[in-house]
Amino acid sequence: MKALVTGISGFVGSHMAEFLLAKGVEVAGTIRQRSRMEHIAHIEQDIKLVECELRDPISVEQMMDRERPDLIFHLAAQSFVPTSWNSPIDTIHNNVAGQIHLFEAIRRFGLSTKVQIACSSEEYGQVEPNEVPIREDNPLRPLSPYAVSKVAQDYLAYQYYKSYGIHVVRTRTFNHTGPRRGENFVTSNFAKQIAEIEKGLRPPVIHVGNLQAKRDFTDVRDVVRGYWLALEAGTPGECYNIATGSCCTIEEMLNLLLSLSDVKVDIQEDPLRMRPSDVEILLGCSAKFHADTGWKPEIPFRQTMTDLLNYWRGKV
Ligand SMILES: C[C@H]1O[C@H](OP(=O)(O)OP(=O)(O)OC[C@H]2O[C@@H](n3cnc4c(=O)[nH]c(N)nc43)[C@H](O)[C@@H]2O)[C@@H](O)[C@@H](O)C1=O
Repeated sequence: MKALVTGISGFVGSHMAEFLLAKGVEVAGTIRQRSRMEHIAHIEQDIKLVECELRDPISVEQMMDRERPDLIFHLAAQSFVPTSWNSPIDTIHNNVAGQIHLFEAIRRFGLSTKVQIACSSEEYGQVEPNEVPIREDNPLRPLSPYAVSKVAQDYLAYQYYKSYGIHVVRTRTFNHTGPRRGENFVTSNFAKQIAEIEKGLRPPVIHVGNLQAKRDFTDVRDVVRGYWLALEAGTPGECYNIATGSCCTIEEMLNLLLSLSDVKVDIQEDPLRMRPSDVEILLGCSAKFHADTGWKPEIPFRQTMTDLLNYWRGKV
């Protein structure tokens, strides 16, 4: 069994590769020339790295002709919401074109590859108070170009399943974090600031954005197990929420991180960290995914945040 992980050098990609290796699966992964390799340096000997620009149909076609994987975990994406406001077309192009090129290559070579598509809770966007916990049949009201790009990925996957019978499973993952999370994302950003304050590398002031947003955080290691189960037991064409079913405000998440440290800090709001429109609450119901695959989260949030803080303590 051979799996291809797009974006293997990224946060989720690196955890996905570790999970697959532990299962004894042959792992290949796409990287770009400018990809940073630090997250996969420890497994580089065990995986096959393939240089591939997903925006380029020729590059994707050549790669797929050579690799012909049984499974694809399509994780490569521009995934930071604020970046999508700065360069909307870049996010749309990157996230949508790459996926179309993969699907077209599967069609061209007549492959029976099973494909997991990393969709997002951001697709739900504006959620009304009576709509939580959010189920898969909730209306999609995306609030950022990133969210729109994920809606497009989601529906393109559905369409390629319906039109051509490609085995796709769409996972709508709610926020996820853990070691190696990029420092722009809120959990990592705050953990890194705390680790730097602990080492005296910065004054004891934590810079924050909107602390009132509510998010449902799953550990990345639970998420990649979910992606595997999605292809093992998920129904082709379906979409599934991956979430814990409980949420906290960003302020509560910050307080949890601070409770894991001895530092005393001031909190300072940074206007640059505010968004043109922020999704107020993302709290997911993953009953459908549990019913079809047996998945449920195993790692408690406190453990995830402890591991994340320790990750940054080891880096700064
Ligand atoms: C499911 C979804 O999950 C992620 O998207 P995100 O929710 O935008 O993630 P984030 O960590 O950037 O923000 C979470 C919340 O935290 C608030 N917030 C407060 N203060 C800061 C702050 O200082 N930095 C950041 N980044 N956010 C802050 C911010 O306004 C927002 O309400 C991606 O994986 C995405 O790819 C994805 O699909």
